[in-house]
Amino acid sequence: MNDTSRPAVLAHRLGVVRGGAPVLKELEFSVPRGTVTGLLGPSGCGKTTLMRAVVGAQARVTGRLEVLGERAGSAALRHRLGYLTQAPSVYLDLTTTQNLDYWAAVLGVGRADRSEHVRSVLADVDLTEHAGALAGRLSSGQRARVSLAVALLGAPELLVLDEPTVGLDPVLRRSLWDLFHRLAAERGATLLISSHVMDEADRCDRLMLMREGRVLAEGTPGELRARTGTDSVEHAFLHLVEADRRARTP
Ligand SMILES: Nc1ncnc2c1ncn2[C@@H]1O[C@H](COP(=O)(O)OP(=O)(O)OP(=O)(O)O)[C@@H](O)[C@H]1O
Repeated sequence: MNDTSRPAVLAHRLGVVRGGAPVLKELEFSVPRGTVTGLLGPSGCGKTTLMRAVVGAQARVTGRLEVLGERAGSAALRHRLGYLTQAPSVYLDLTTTQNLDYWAAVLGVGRADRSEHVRSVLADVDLTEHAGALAGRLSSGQRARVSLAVALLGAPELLVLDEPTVGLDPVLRRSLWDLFHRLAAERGATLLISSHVMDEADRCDRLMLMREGRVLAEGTPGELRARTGTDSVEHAFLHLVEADRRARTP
C-alpha cells in the first residue's frame, strides 16, 4: 500500500523494552510526508531506539507503528527506506566508489544506471574528489559521508538518519542540511533526523522533542517557541522539561 495521504510514520502507544527496562514509553507521534523532521533530545533518551523501530531493526516493539502505510519492518518497505546508523558501515578495503557500487547492486540498481547513480550520490555528499580513495584511508567525517551516500542510494521515500552531521565542520553541516531540504522539496522525500545539538533545531521543518523515552512535544520550531513563550528551541525544551517534572511531582 502506498497511500500518500497517510503520514510517513505514525505511532500509537509505541513501546520498546531493552535490557529488561522500558526505553520507549507509550509514544504517540506522526511524521508528515515531505518534511525534514528533527528528533531532538539528550543522550540516552531513546532516539536511536525509536529510529531502529521505524526501520524494523528493533526487537520487542509494542503498540502500533506504521511506516509509509505499512507495518514497520515489513518486507515491502525494504527498498523504500534509507537508514544511516551512528557507526559508519563501510568496507575499509574498498574504495568509496566500490562501496557504493556494491550497495547499489544489493539494492537492485541496474548495471546500466549504477555508475551514474553512484556519481550523483557522491556529489550530493561532496565526496567526488575522494571517489577513488580507499575507505580505510578516509577521515572519520568522510567515512560517515560514505555511509550517508549509501543511505541515499535508490532514492528512498523515507530517510532515517541518526546524527548525520556529528563531527562535521560548519560548512559541511550547512551543505548537508541544504541537501536534506532539497531531497524533501524536489523528490518529496521524508527525512527523520536525530541530533542532540539544539542549534540544529531551527534547520528542521518540524521537531519532536524527546526525554527519558517519551515525546515531550511535537511541532514546528516556531510553534514550540510560541507555545512555551521562549525565544529558542533550547529554552522551549528546558521549559517543557520543567513543566513535565511539575506535572509528574505529586
Ligand atoms: N543494547 C542495549 N541493551 C540494553 N539497553 C540499551 C541498549 N542500547 C541502548 N540501551 C538503553 O536504551 C536507552 C536509549 O538508548 P538510545 O541509544 O536509543 O538513546 P539515544 O537518545 O539515541 O542516545 P545517543 O544520543 O547517546 O545516541 C538508554 O538508556 C540505553 O542505556
